[in-house]
Amino acid sequence: MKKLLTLVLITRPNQVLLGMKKRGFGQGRWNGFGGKVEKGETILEAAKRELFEESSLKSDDLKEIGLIDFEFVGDPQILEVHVFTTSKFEGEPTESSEMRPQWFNVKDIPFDTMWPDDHLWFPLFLSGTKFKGYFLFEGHDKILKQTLDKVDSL
Ligand SMILES: CCc1c(NC)nc(N)nc1N1CCCCC1
Repeated sequence: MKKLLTLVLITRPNQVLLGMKKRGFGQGRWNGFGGKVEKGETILEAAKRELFEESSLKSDDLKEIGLIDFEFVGDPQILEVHVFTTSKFEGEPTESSEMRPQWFNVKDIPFDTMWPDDHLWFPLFLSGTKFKGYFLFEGHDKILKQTLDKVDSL
């Protein structure tokens, strides 16, 4: 049983926009903007919606660059995360109930306060390399198994 999720990474020269998750799943960690794909919307529509809801930014230029399956020991639900990025957006990053946005220099990305998988695939995202990944987590901090492959198409 797969649950579809989105993750959007907004960039500007030498910087990435991350949000501090204020509550719920991933609370206390910096991450891109995203969440569930609802019934009746496409994955791309969901990515745009979550980006706007969580950061107030709008983009018609989201490009899918990654596909990651996450499994958690003891949970039969596989999370299928579709990762998008763009450097073309409108609006000002604004704090929401979910997220507190902040720009980070690429060399100062706070991997220690992000999900443990991020430092593994961020270099691919930052170099514009499309990728497919699988991470088996035990709890929210330990990766038991992983695969990460560069792909030509998703
Ligand atoms: C699946 C959990 C997850 C994760 N690892 C476990 N790593 C990152 N960077 N983002 C995640 N999502 C992004 C979609 C919305 C939920 C949280």
